[in-house]
Amino acid sequence: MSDILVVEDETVLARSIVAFLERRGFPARFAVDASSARAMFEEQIPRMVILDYKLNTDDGLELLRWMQQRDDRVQIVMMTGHGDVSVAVQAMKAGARDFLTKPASLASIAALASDLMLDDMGAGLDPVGVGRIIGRSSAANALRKHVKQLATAVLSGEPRPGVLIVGPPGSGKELIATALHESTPLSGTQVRVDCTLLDENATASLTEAVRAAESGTLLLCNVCQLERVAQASLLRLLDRSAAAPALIATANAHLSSNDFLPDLLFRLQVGWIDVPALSERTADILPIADFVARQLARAAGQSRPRWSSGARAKLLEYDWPGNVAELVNCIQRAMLMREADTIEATHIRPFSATIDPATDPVPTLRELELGAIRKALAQTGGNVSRAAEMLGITRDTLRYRMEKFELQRD
Ligand SMILES: Nc1ncnc2c1ncn2[C@@H]1O[C@H](COP(=O)(O)OP(=O)(O)OP(=O)(O)O)[C@@H](O)[C@H]1O
Repeated sequence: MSDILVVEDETVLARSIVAFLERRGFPARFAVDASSARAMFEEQIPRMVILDYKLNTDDGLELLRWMQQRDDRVQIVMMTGHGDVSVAVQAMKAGARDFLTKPASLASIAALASDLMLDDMGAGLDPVGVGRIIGRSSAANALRKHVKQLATAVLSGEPRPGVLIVGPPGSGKELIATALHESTPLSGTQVRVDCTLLDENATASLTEAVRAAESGTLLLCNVCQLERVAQASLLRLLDRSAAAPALIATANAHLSSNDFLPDLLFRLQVGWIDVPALSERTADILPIADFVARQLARAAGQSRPRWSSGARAKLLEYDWPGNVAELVNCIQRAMLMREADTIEATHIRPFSATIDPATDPVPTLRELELGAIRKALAQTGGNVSRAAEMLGITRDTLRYRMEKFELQRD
């Protein structure tokens, strides 16, 4: 097995993908239709195939199934139309390893190629700066770009204005705040304050935090919860500090001038980042899931986990109302549930679809018995003898129980 096969009917695009991959050290070839792709595949089995879903008159999914049958070790990446999640799901079910949405940037194709081809356990598992923002969606690319710009243009300016990061719960706001801090040239550290936890000693807590964050960044999580008195204290502390930290704040919604002192609001909202929900960046689901699973495997001294095609499809089909936090939690559970190296579809149980054994109501014995009798009668079309046989009791016992529960034969 060797190299990458690109199957793309637009010759110019195919050529530029191949040239780009080769410049990054991945030998690559291309085919512009299914029959030449089949011939090239037979001639030399590639390690990876980048396959366009729409190939003139040929069907990309059919070609994918054909390749999978020939050799299921080949890592196939399907290129689908923008927002076409159902095709991505079908491709996963047919055995694709991942997908890219068109138009895919050459950089994202190369990033995917290195993820899949460089299988070396542990590589890239401790990212810093914008590398922390895992994902191949255009939203993830835009976030990384925006973070880099704000880190130099805004946060490190003088006097130091702030950046507000807004997004739904669990979408990665705090992770982005850390990436932002690490991307600045500031010499100080990042100090985190959770505004929901500030009590009557808020001023003392803020005094300590501002001092510790001097020449660095002060991260105010859930800034909407910052009381007016604490806001005034914070402004005073910043004004008096010789090397005031830059402010980064996170919130689930944009700030209202009714709740904030204008001076703090202006200071905070110089730069801002909107973090989309995970359901709006489906292309990030598999890379984040794989990253988290690999990190957990490394911590437990295990080998790199594999994903069944059913598990990948299930991850893509779910809409993740709890965003990345819910995805991370689901992967942690999947890693505990799996028996071998592979994560199967049955191990993917998002929190909202999971029954908590601690609170799951226990049925009474009467409910269980009644349910079993009803089921047996339904499956036998009301035939008491056969239902009794199914239940492992005599016909007379079943009759007696049916009377007790006032059940009719049909
Ligand atoms: N792009 C990403 N790549 C990898 N991991 C991510 C990404 N985004 C978020 N995470 C992980 O998801 C989890 C939740 O992220 P984070 O705490 O930053 O979300 P949040 O929006 O600040 O949540 P909350 O609103 O509850 O404070 C963390 O474990 C974080 O490491």
